[in-house]
Formats: sequence, C-alpha cells, structure tokens
Amino acid sequence: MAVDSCKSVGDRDALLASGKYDLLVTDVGLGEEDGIATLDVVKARDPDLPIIVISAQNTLNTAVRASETGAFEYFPKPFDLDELVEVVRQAMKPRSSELQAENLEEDNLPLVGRSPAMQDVYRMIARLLRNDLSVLILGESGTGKELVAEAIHTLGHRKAGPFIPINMAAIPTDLIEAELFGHEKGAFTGAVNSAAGKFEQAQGGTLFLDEIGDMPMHAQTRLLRALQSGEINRVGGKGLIKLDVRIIAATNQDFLNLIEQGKFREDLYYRINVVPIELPPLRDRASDVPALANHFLNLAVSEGLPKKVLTNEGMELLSRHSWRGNVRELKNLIYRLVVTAREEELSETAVRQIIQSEHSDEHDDHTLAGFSDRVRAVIGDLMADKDQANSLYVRALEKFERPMLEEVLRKANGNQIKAANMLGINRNTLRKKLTEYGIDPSQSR
Ligand SMILES: Nc1ncnc2c1ncn2[C@@H]1O[C@H](COP(=O)(O)OP(=O)(O)OP(=O)(O)O)[C@@H](O)[C@H]1O
Repeated sequence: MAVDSCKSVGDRDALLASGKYDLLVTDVGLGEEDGIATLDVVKARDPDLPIIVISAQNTLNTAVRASETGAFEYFPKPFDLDELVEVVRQAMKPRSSELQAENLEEDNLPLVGRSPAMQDVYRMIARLLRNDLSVLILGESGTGKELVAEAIHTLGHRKAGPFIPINMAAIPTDLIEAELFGHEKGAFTGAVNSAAGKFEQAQGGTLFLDEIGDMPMHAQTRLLRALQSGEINRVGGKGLIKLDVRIIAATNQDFLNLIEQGKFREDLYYRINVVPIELPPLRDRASDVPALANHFLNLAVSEGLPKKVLTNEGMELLSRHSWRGNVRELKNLIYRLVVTAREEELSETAVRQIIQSEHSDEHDDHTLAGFSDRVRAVIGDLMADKDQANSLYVRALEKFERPMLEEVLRKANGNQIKAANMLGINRNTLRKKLTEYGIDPSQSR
C-alpha cells in the first residue's frame, strides 16, 4: 500500500494520477489553494475514491461543502486520531458503491437490486449502522420498508439484540398502548396478568413501528413522552423502566397530510424523522426487476417449489410492467407463475397471461371500491337528513332495495315468478315489496 503526503493541489493531482492510491485525506487549506474546490479533477478521474476532509475552518459551510463533494467523512480540527484511523479503515473496505450492495446481499440479507436509487438506500443504511439515530422509512406498500429496517438492525451494532416489529394498523386501537408499553395485572378488564410490551421486548435491540401513521393519538402522546425521557411506564404501572431501544418507523402515508388533518402530532413526527429513507417504487427502478425476479425464482426452489427459468422475452415483459404493488406484487406473481406454469421455461405468453389475470382481479376490486365509496356517500346524505320518521337502517335499506328490485325485474322481463326466483325470495314477499315501493312490474317489460 502506497502512503504519501503533499502540500499543494498540483502535487496532489500528480500523485493521484499514478492510480496507486485507495484513499485521499485532504485538508481544506492546501498552501494558497482550496482542497475542496479543486476536488472536481480528482473525482472526474476516480469517482469511487473515498475522500476524507479535515479542516480547521470549523464552519457549517465547510462541513456542507465537504459533504457536497460526496466526502466519505469530514473531521473538524482538532480530531481524535484513533477515530480517523477507524474511518480510514471503513472507507477502504467497500471500494465502490457496487461493493456496498454486494455486502448487503452477502450478509444474507435479501436486499436485491443495484439500481442507482437502491444504491442511495444502501449508502444511507451504511451510515446508520454505528449510531442509534431514529429512522423513518417512507415508501409505497410493498417497496421493502420492513426489509430495510431489518437490514439496519442486523448489520448494525445492535445485531446481538432483538428486532421487534409491530404493525400499528394490525392492532385494535384500544390495545395499542398495552401492546407497546406493557401492562400491570388489573390495569384494565381482561388484564389478568402483567405483561411486558414491545418496548421492553426490544431492550438492547430495535423496535420497528410499522404503519406509524395509523397510531392513535393517545398512544402518540405516550410514545413522545417515552422518546423524550428515554423511559416508559407500563399501563397501570408505577415504576419507570429505562429504555435502550433504537426506533425505526415506517409509513406509506403522507405525513404532512396527516399532521394537517390533526391525525399525527407534529412534535412526534420531528422526533422520529431524524433520518428519512425513501424507498422508490419498483416502477421507477425497472433495472432491478430481473435480479428480483431471479431472486424469487431461487427462493421458490428453496421452499420446495419446482425450478423455473424466465425467457428473455418473459423477463422483458416483467421489466416493462408498472408494479403498483411493488416488490410484493412481483414476488407474488413469480410464485403464482411457478405453481401454475407447466413448462420449466416461463415464456412471454405465460407471463402475459398471469399479468392479465391479476389485472382482471384488480378490475373487480376497483369496481367494488367505487361501489363502497358510493354507498358511503349515500349513507352520509341520509345521516345528514335527520328529520325523518324512519330509522336510518330502514331508509338505507329502501335506498338499495328499490334499485335492486327494479333491476332484477328488468332482467326478468317483468316476470314476477322469474324475478322472485332470481332474488331467492318468495313470490308473495316480492309482490308485497313492489306494492310498498309502488313499482309497476309491467313497466319493466
Ligand atoms: N429489495 C428487495 N429485495 C428482495 N426482496 C424484497 C425487496 N424489497 C421487498 N422485498 C420483498 O417484498 C415483500 C414486501 O416487502 P416489505 O414487507 O418489506 O414491504 P413494506 O414496504 O414493508 O410493505 P408494507 O408497507 O405493505 O408493510 C417482502 O416479501 C420482502 O421480502
């Protein structure tokens, strides 16, 4: 390994031109010249060369300028020499961003994909491994938020501790506090024993708060207090329990919107959003699709499913698809292909068929979703109209029963026996209903 020093920008560039060096440690003041402003030449020649900037000009401006150059680390003087040595060691390990990605995969963490967008995510993960900063992972459903949280834990300095995930959307609102903070015996009806909550279970490790946007207000207040004080008390408990837990939260909701609507505490948002990581949707990183698809084909084999390979055309079709359900949708589709396709080779036609069948299901879902929206709107109107003799239930039923009867009669060509059969009700009941609503069946012919 070559180690050299120099005192001017000219000497620096001449030395680096030899290509013998793996790392540059530079001062900001190099003689009369500026060690940062002149880095463009260095970076143009070797974009992956790790650079460590040291400076006596301890201003925010210098720190910002250093980070803008993509410097691996910045040390204001005076600095701890051991710390510098440690950072040099780290900087030398992953020589390129490609290797960083490899490390994440080699460590048995199935974070697949080397698109530039994922490289940014990996770089960010790498910066979070030796500290306990709170992380907020943002991204659409199925983009891999939980996987990233696990990676931060498993690769980081808390790896010997537990990784405890909890999904706010999956727990009934009134149980969330007890789930998170634990409870003492008799704290509420049904609390026959005392129990530790997720916070206590995560001691020494990481607590992953998934779908944090769904956390009810009262639990938010308690969480904020816990984060501010570093202590919790169980529901119904008296003593305080000291916490040693890293918090990683995730959401697919727009936080600013939630705050505006008064559904999320702004102060809590700033507490958890110390370092945001945004996971890009899969449709914006199509170059990751082949690696992901092959990864899931291998995964399927490891789970005892038959071995299949995608043809080039099949793979291209997958890459062109706009994955609204992101990686989860791709994973499900690959598994579906593996179990349904007869041939070992997965052709373009096989892929197309499965994509189309998924979309027809989706179409049904949308029609139903639209229907529910309309139902909600009708109920809203009925509720607003309070001065009515009949109950809301009766009025709502009338609203839906009438068009149903008219439609079935129309389909039955006005034939009441047929209509009653179609509806699966007695003919007399149908006749009674038609009289009630004043529907004339002859009009339906
Ligand atoms: N980069 C990736 N490499 C390999 N597998 C991935 C990747 N991203 C996501 N997956 C897989 O896709 C599925 C969905 O990922 P995950 O549950 O982490 O998404 P999520 O963003 O947390 O979703 P949600 O918001 O719905 O909870 C998982 O099976 C996960 O293992």
